[in-house]
Amino acid sequence: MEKLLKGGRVIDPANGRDEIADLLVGDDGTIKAIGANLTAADTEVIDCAGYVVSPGLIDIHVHLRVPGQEYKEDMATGTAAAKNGGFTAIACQPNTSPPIDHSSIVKDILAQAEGADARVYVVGAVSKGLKNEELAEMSELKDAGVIGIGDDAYPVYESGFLRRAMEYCKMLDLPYVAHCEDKDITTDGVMNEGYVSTVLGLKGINRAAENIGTARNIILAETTGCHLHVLHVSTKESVEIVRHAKSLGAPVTAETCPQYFALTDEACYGYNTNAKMSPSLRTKEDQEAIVAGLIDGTLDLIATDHAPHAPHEKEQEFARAPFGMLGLETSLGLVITHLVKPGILTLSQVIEKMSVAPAKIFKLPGGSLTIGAPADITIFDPDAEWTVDVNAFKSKSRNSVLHGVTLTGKPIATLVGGR
Ligand SMILES: NC(=O)N[C@@H](CC(=O)O)C(=O)O
Ligand SMILES: [Zn+2]
Ligand SMILES: [Zn+2]
Repeated sequence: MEKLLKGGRVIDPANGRDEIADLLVGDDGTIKAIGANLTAADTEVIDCAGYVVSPGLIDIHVHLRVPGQEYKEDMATGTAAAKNGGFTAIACQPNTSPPIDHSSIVKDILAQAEGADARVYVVGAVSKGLKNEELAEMSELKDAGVIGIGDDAYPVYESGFLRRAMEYCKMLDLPYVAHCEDKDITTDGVMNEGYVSTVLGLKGINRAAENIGTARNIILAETTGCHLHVLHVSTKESVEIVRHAKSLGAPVTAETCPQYFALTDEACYGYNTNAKMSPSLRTKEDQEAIVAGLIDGTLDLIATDHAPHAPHEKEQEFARAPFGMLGLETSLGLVITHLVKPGILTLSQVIEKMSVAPAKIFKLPGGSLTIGAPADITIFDPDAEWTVDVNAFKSKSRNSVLHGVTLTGKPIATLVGGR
């Protein structure tokens, strides 16, 4: 049956549209028409008055934990969390168990994803076992369907190795998706090095770890001509390094995540392990720089770095707990609360950062409401206030510092291929 999305605010930055309109989804799951007072026989009518109708949100940084860590998240719960957060597509990162270092694993994930609540794309691992000793068979990974090659959570240390990896990526026309961190600076630090780490008596990670990683990786992107995508930018210096590199024409794109403009390292007070993540939550000055980077386009997109961990892992002393926080089900609310409500970004700019840019940068379908395109659509209420309840999450895990926090902006529904 056709679906008629009635009377919503249709915002489609890719086609320059922002107006109250109806949107008709055809039987074949594509967008059939957008306009005023559309009617159709035998149609399911969905009242969208007061809601935004947007191209489906795309999150290119998700830890789906498939394969091997399904006690944290699995295909069903991860894509259900995506849907509940307003995402119609996600890309999963390769630090699974085993890592996504072989075409057979890519094929298995894509097979599992058939019929799931969201489209799933895969980022392949740069090296066998993510040990960064032997390159993975990137060409085979590409044939199996990966959208990029990366090293999330296990940043390549040897610059010569990374240079070779980037040369292959360049040849294969795949972006290199980098966790930028010099682990020789990090050592066994557990949070941002600064006032709060001193008060808490926790071992700090100096911001130089991220900044060196960002600068080094950009230099190698310039050297090889490989497209570098910088994951989870969290420091003011990294924003500045990316900005400078872009001004010189370097082949670099960059993302940040809502936690880096919505939270600071003060969230670690009380030894709250849900505030332990990599990179670390930083300071107010960093938050301001991240926001400035989003405004001027230095930061192309917003991803979540959804990193589920089981309660028994997070309920340990701070130094022992794993790094990572959930993101899929709070992302849109954080973005609207912290960027749209204060007038920093318009809804159209948000859709640009959460749908248009990820589609464009990773050459994915979606990112627009073009007639004839698959109906991947997110419907959300930009004004609804709601209180985060981690027990209501569709994710299998509960590790969010946002429990009990009131947010503005709530996903209502997603359509994936009209379904
Ligand atoms: N972000 C995190 O703190 N953790 C991620 C790894 C990563 O993104 O580096 C994870 O896989 O748990
Ligand atoms: Zn990372
Ligand atoms: Zn990550």
